[in-house]
Amino acid sequence: MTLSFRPELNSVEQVVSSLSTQNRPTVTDEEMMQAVRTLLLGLGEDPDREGLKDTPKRVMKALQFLTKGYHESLDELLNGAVFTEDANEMVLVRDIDIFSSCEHHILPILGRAHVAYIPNGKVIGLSKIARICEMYARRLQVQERLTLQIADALQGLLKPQGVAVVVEASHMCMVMRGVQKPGSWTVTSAMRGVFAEDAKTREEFMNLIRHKANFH
Ligand SMILES: Nc1nc2c(ncn2[C@@H]2O[C@H](COP(=O)(O)OP(=O)(O)OP(=O)(O)O)[C@@H](O)[C@H]2O)c(=O)[nH]1
Ligand SMILES: [Zn+2]
Repeated sequence: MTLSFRPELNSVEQVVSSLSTQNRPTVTDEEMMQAVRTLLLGLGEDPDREGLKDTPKRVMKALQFLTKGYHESLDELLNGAVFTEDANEMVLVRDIDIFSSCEHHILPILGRAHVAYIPNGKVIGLSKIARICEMYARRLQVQERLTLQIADALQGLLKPQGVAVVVEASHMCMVMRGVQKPGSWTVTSAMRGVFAEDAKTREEFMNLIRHKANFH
């Protein structure tokens, strides 16, 4: 029998939103571990040898951790940390580590995100910006969607004057296999509001993410 994931869900957004805590897929841990065991057999390995005995469980746990963002929500991670503040200058959190997984190969996407916004009466707890990146990164992703989701989340939560997100990342599916280009990295951006409309504001952001911090 082929287990399929809810065929009525036909867009990525529908699938992802269906994976909320109330709506977990009905595949058991046992079935997931069996699938990893089958993979090991297919690779010509002996899943019963000592070193591999617990590997199906470890792989399942690792994958569950790497995709835990499906079961998190903006509401929970925010914990109310949006404050009324009369600030209207750019806020930038730079160099946020990204550990994501590509949806094509389930291999790591490693990089960092730079996230800025210009408030419009509301500010967000700084750590929450990194938590938003983390929630979307801990899913099966393409870098473009990850970038847009971070920008749209901030836009929706704060209705700021603008949001800018740049993600720079290296894809292990392009490094360790396939085209095998270890030095390559991909830059994606999403600009909203004044960052999209005003070249000077966008330029200020780009300059701020380029210079090296001198306390490192
Ligand atoms: N746009 C985009 N593409 C991605 C991302 N991660 C992986 N890919 C690409 O997805 C594509 C999948 O192409 P396929 O030809 O179906 O898969 P493949 O045979 O494994 O491709 P190769 O990697 O070229 O060997 C590849 O070009 C990957 O580089 C991402 O975040 N964004
Ligand atoms: Zn890939």
